[in-house]
Amino acid sequence: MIDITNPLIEEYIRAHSTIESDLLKKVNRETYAEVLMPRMLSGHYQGRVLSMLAHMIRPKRILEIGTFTGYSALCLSEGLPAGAELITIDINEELEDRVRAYFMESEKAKAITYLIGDAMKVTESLEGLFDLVFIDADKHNYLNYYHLVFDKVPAGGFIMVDNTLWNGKVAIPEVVAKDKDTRNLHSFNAFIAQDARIEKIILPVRDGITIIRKK
Ligand SMILES: C[S@@+](CC[C@H](N)C(=O)[O-])C[C@H]1O[C@@H](n2cnc3c(N)ncnc32)[C@H](O)[C@@H]1O
Repeated sequence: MIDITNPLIEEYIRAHSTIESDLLKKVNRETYAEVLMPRMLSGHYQGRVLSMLAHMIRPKRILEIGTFTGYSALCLSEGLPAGAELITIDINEELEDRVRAYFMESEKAKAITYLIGDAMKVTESLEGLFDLVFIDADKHNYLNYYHLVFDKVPAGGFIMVDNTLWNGKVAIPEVVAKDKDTRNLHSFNAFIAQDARIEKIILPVRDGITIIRKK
C-alpha cells in the first residue's frame, strides 16, 4: 500500500478550508458512532472538494450512485442552483429512515430525491440528462455504471468517480495481479485512460477522485 496523502498535510488542508456545516458534522459523528463501515463516508476534506466542484459546475441535475448516509449528497447539493435537483440511489434500505431525516434537515431538502434499489436498475429507469454524475457504489460495477450513465450525460457534462486510487494499490503491479478489487479498479482506470470521447484527470484527494468531462 502507498500513502497517497500525508495525514499532516490533510490536517493542514482541513484547518485552512471551509468548515463543515452543523448538519454535516452531525452526519459524520452519528455515522461513526452508529453505522457499520463508517469510513465509506466522504468526510470533511473530500466533501469540501465535492461541494466546490458542484458550485463550479452549477449542474441542473446531479445523479449520485451510492448514498450511504448522505454525506456526499448533501455536499454536492450545496452547488445546485435554484430549480436544480439531485437524485441519489442506494441499495441499503436499513439506512433509509436515518438518511431521509438528514436530507429533511438540509436547506436543499426539496431538491433531493432519494431512491432505494439496485443502482443499475434504478439508473436505467431514469429519464433525461444529468450534467453531473458521481459514482461511489460497488466497485466491481464501476465500468457498468460508466457505460450506463454515459448517454445520460450531455457533451460538456461531468462524471466523477470515487476511490480510483484504491489506497495507491492500483499503482503496484503485483497487487493488481493478486487482488480482485484492485484489478477491477485498475481495469476501470485503464479503460477511462484510453477512451477518446472524454477528458479525464485523477485527483489524489482522499482515495482518488477521477473527474471525467464528456467532449
Ligand atoms: C462508499 S459508500 C457511498 C459513500 C457516500 N457517497 C459518501 O461519500 O458519503 C457506497 C454505497 O454504495 C451502496 N451500494 C453498493 N452496491 C450498490 C448497488 N448495487 N446499488 C446501489 N447502491 C449500492 C452501498 O450500500 C453503500 O452505501
